[in-house]
Amino acid sequence: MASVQSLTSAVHQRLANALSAALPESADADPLLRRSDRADFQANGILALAKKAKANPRELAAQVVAQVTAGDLIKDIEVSGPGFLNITVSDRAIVENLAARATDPAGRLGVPQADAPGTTVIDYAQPNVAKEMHVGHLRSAVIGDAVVQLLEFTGETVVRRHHIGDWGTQFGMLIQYLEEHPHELDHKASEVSGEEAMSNLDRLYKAARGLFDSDEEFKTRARRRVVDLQAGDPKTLAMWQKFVDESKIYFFSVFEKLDMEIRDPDIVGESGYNDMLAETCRLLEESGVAVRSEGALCVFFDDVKGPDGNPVPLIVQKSDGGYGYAATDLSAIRDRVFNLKANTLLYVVDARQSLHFKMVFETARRAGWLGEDVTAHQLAFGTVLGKDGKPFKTRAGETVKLQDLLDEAVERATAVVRDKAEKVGLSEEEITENGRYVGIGAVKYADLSTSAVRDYKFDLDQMVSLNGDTSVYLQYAYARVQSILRKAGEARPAAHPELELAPAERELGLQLDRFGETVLEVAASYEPHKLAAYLYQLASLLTTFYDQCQVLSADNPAEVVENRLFLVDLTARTLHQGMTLLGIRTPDRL
Ligand SMILES: NC(=[NH2+])NCCC[C@H](N)C(=O)O
Repeated sequence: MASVQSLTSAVHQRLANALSAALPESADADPLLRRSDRADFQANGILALAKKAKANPRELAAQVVAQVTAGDLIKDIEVSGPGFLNITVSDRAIVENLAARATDPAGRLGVPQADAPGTTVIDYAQPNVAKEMHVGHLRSAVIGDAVVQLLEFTGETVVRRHHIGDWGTQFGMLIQYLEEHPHELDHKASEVSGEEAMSNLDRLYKAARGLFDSDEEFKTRARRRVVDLQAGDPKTLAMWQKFVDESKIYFFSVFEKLDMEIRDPDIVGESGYNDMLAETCRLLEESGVAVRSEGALCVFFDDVKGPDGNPVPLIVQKSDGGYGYAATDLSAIRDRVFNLKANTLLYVVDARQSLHFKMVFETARRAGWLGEDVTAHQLAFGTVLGKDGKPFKTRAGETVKLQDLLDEAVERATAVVRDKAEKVGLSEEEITENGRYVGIGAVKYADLSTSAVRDYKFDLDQMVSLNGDTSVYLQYAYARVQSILRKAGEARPAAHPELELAPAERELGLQLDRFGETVLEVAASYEPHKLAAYLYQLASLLTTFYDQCQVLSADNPAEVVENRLFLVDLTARTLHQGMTLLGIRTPDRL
């Protein structure tokens, strides 16, 4: 195993052993080790244990101290206050630990895999066919992609599902219009750009809608078309496929702009479950989970009521026999659990759909499809707000086009990059590339650095700011290390555990030591914002380190230069790995 035991965990183990030696009757007691301002760590567990054992806490603490074998790991341990322990680890232990991370043969910086990895099916990045993507789709894609990277990094088997909205009665109108205007969408996928594809769809949608609302005969033909579609009429299906294909051209262009890999086979839209819908309903009805109510097949919940106090059911099948969103999601659960063999189902979907998922999951539980060994969670996210704190709209009150938004972010970022480009000696090509990485990184980081459930303000000025909790701050921290490494000439990074560390070096080292635990924690709790917070703190400690410690000073002995290069290099590698998990690039020169 290439994983490296963290100092926290090593100290914890030492203390737990000392504690059980001092107090054999509570052999598996937790010393409650925490980070501390006064020392590296503080153990808070003794007070409660002493109380339980009717012992004097300070005396018990002193006994624990006596049991801690002084050695390479712990430099200092002392009793403080009513019975806390302050613990300082040795400089040697810090550097040796970091050296083990740096030389991890698996290239994972010593980050362990999860204890019991399983299979997770994650539903994210799910726009709708023939419709413009909006900022909500952006959030799902960005958060989902980070969770995918994190889970895969910890050894989980991840199956991605893009549950696009590709079915429904609106297609009757679109298909009928296409039937009557056969030359529309008559091109190869390679002949149109994403933007052209979207504008084609938009034009068709508006034209079809216009006819549908004004022309009764067209309306009738469109309704008949829905029946043909549902019956699987091959010609109708072929026309429906054209809309799906045209939409995919557009989706892929947005995902590419987002610098995100979305794979075609992972796109299994609502239509992908059509064959399962009848069976899903039959199973629910036969087991009594769903009941007929006024012709519709419904599932009722004690705690879901409308404003009038009447129960609001989940409708699995409408009274006219049609299936809706819920039937599709319930079928998708069966597919994911029984065919894909998932242990965990994740849904990265807007918080406004929380009631839907609550009812769908509860229905699946009642049906026995979900249970102790298969669980489902919605990673609900909040709304994207404009600078004014209201839901994000253009000045004219329209929804903002995702493409325009991303283009603007890249434009702003390119200006920021260009400002410094001359000093760094960047070519025009590098400016363009970095502008993309900084702009897209800014958008992703702004989304990922606040807890997903919270609404956040989309503020481009703030997002590309060089100071503060932004991706570009982290990207500059990374690039600065690369520039130092280039300037170092002959001197190469090398760990020197025999050296005494300055306070800023220790702080940086201890933060690097926490990387593995942070990644595991963040992956287990699906909270990428905690990884962003970790990385921001790491970059801030790097800044403090530069202020207090010269790296390439001629006054430094060679070992000090090497050891400091080692520290900044490992910091950069950790930043790179962390940013990669968030889907953000770290250019070498910026
Ligand atoms: N399994 C699901 N229902 N996933 C979410 C789909 C999101 C839906 N297409 C929308 O745009 O709102």
